[in-house]
Amino acid sequence: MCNHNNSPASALPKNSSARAERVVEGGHLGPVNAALMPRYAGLSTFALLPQITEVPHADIAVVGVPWDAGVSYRSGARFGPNHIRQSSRLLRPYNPALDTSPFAQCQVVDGGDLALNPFNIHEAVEALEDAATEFSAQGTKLVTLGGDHTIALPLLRAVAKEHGPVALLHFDAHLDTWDTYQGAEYTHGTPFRRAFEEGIVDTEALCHVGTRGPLYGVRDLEDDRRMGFGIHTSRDIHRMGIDETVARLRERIGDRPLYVSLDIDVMDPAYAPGTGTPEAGGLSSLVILELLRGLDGLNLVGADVVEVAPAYDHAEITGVAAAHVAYEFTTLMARKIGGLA
Ligand SMILES: N=C(N)NCCCC(=O)O
Ligand SMILES: [Zn+2]
Ligand SMILES: [Zn+2]
Repeated sequence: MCNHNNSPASALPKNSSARAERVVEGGHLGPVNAALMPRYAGLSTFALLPQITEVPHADIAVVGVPWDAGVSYRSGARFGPNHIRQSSRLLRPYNPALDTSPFAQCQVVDGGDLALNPFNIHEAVEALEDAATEFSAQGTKLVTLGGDHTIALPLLRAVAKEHGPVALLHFDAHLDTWDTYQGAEYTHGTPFRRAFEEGIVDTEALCHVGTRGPLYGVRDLEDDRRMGFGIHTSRDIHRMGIDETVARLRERIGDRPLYVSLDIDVMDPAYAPGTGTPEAGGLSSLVILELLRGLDGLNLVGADVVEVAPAYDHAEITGVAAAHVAYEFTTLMARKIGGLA
């Protein structure tokens, strides 16, 4: 016989989701309490957080964009959001690296998926811009789980509507400032050229982090420089170290509104095999997480982690890495909202 009082995990149909006993800290509804409920049970939400419909207001929403119609090589990032959610069940509510309980500082939720048309890229890009704009109108900051890198463009458009041209830190193996692929302007290799052309990024404060691998030609770098991007390549960071890299990034960004876009392929394929365009010679998950923590106190207005393609993943290696990236993003935002940074 099971004792219902002491067994919150029991499968009572009566109130199964109501029995998902949640951590409540700082007056905010937090994740399912893994000390009381098996964390592998139930619906996958990011970090076992409540869904947006369970709270009156969300300060930060982690939203999925299951869409990958913009890829130039392996597809499958449309399955990224749910893979990251499933891989995020082990995240705990206190982040010792920044001495913060992000979900206690403000209301963080899983905002569900923004389902976009896979057959019409222009329509999808517009719909995402509209959806992201609605969140910002409600005072909700987004941490977006991709999806391929195309989605960074409409997300940037939405933050620029609120803040004007934003500083951009772009963590990626790739520049993603190419012009077109097969004549297409909206692809995962072109979002930041479009953003530059549209004037929605602050050309005084643009930087790629972790780039590497062969290019089409030296012109790629010349074009990129002309758009105002600085570059800390994977090799630079390996030689320079984390602290010096962080210092240079912070100097470039200052107190500008900052958007961080992180393509999971910035990590070496050993740390993130589940992605569509892998490049050897990348940074470890530790180095990337440390660089992100180094952004503490900056004015982070939006962030994404993109290009997780679970069909190429193993043992949730990539999913776990992406979940931790998103967790650091929520921590950075929550510290700012909660007045800790
Ligand atoms: N993974 C991203 N975002 N971009 C890769 C584009 C590489 C290429 O096909 O040239
Ligand atoms: Zn990339
Ligand atoms: Zn990319």
